[in-house]
Amino acid sequence: MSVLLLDAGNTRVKWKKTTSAPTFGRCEYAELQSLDWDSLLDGVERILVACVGNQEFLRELLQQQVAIRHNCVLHWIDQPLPDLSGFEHCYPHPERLGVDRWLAMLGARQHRPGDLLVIDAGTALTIDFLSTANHHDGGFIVPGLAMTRQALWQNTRRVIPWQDEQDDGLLAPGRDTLQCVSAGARRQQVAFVRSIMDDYPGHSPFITGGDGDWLATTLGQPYWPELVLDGLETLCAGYFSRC
Ligand SMILES: Nc1ncnc2c1ncn2[C@@H]1O[C@H](COP(=O)(O)OP(=O)(O)OP(=O)(O)O)[C@@H](O)[C@H]1O
Ligand SMILES: CC(C)(CO)[C@@H](O)C(=O)NCCC(=O)O
Ligand SMILES: [K+]
Repeated sequence: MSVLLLDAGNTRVKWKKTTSAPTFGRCEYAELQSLDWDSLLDGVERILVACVGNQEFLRELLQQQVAIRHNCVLHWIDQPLPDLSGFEHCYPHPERLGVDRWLAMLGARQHRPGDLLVIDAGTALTIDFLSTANHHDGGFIVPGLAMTRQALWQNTRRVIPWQDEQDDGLLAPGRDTLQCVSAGARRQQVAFVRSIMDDYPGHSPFITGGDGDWLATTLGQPYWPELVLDGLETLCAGYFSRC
């Protein structure tokens, strides 16, 4: 049996098809319609979607695909399970915790025991603390890289993404508006994550997300490209048995 796992974030959709040779992909929401669904769903008996956005469009599209196929079931989760055995929530309202944060913690746990710092550099940058005993010990949410820049473009009159300026992708002080904003946003992200790593040296960092590759390289850490999908895969057996 093969399963199609989808991680529907606020910016993009990522997927993994679990076969003996798993395949991965990612796209913008606007590109979903033109995907080759026939080959993507070939041999797939279950589709499992974790969604943090209000992605009615994706849901409708998948429901249409499932309706025209026999033996293919759609499972949609938009909040953490409150009572997954072996995981202890700290939110008084666990359903308010982003399902991507929860899954990234489950995914990281697959790779390593001990105290973990799960860092997802996506649309937002989130950091979550997972104890050795799988207790969620809280976390942080701050704007991601693109959103940080966007806040400046939108809320000031003269901070403008001039078309004739170029971002060098570095951390040095900027010499035009675009570089000042871009390098500033990068430094803010790096300094934020580093300060937490410094305060919790016993926690192993796991960095994932669209900006995670850059962040991990800058911090000299490994990059884990698919922690949310790893978490979905972990969940599969236990979750499906409840359906
Ligand atoms: N091709 C791309 N399209 C969009 N964002 C990109 C791209 N490449 C890198 N990024 C970066 O990835 C970040 C978005 O992360 P990601 O792709 O993980 O989105 P997401 O899964 O929607 O995020 P989240 O799960 O937090 O909602 C943006 O801040 C952006 O800077
Ligand atoms: C913080 C984001 C946007 C990160 O993708 C997501 O996990 C989310 O919408 N969370 C809900 C709020 C919370 O986690 O407390
Ligand atoms: K502006």
